[in-house]
Amino acid sequence: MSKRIEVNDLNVYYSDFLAVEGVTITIEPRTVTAFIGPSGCGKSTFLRTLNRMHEVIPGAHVEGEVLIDGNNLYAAGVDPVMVRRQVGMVFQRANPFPTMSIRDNVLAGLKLNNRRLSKGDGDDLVEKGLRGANLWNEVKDRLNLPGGGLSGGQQQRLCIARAITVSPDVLLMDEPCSALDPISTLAIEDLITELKEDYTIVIVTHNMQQASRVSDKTAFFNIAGTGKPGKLIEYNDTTAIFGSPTKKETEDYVSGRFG
Ligand SMILES: Nc1ncnc2c1ncn2[C@@H]1O[C@H](COP(=O)(O)OP(=O)(O)OP(=O)(O)O)[C@@H](O)[C@H]1O
Repeated sequence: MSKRIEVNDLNVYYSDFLAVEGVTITIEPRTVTAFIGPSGCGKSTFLRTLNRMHEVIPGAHVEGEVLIDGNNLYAAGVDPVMVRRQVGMVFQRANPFPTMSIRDNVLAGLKLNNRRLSKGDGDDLVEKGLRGANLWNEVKDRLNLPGGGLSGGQQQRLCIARAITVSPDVLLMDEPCSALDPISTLAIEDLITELKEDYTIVIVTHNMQQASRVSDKTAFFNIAGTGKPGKLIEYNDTTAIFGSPTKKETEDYVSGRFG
């Protein structure tokens, strides 16, 4: 399941615009890594290169390598759809299919992958996914009601259930709590800590307390000015990034002296 991500000298473009330059980073299995940095430094852009979502935008492309357990996602002949199965993604705004039942939402990723399921297998997967996302007890009596009827925090956990039901190796999360209240945020943070037993997790967050609560490693990205590419400035244990960063830029950012 959980796999190592190794990125070598990655440049990320939107057409001619170099948005992120020269990222080299290794992310170990069964860890949570937080990406932090000011708005526009390319955290989300870089995150989306880890499952080939970036290239969905016309003109968007990369140079360099992203290896998952040694296999380059960008090698010739690799199917991006298979990559996205292996590397799941949870977005800032929960995006369940609102009129689809809770049950079918959990299975939606599998069905997109053309898996045919018996009713019994489907029931087992739904329970497993919802338990994995800490949502089972809250929804087990209303599995056939629409996903859109859940609270924001429940919808986000439903999206996590959908993401883990396809058995990915890596889970990418782009500000998964930014639309949530503090209680729902803590529920997701607890869940992230549990999920790291099974997955390699990368989370983009603007909330530095959240980064220090949930992550083992933190990567600080920065940008020298408008129109310049974002760069990875420092990557280390989260305690070191927040307690004793080696670069002044990092220290200024984590201590709030940025800008
Ligand atoms: N679809 C796009 N087309 C062209 N440029 C884009 C696109 N999306 C993002 N960019 C540019 O790429 C750069 C990095 O943006 P990105 O959203 O990755 O930064 P971020 O660090 O995640 O920011 P935030 O914290 O505000 O979400 C910015 O200059 C942004 O304007």
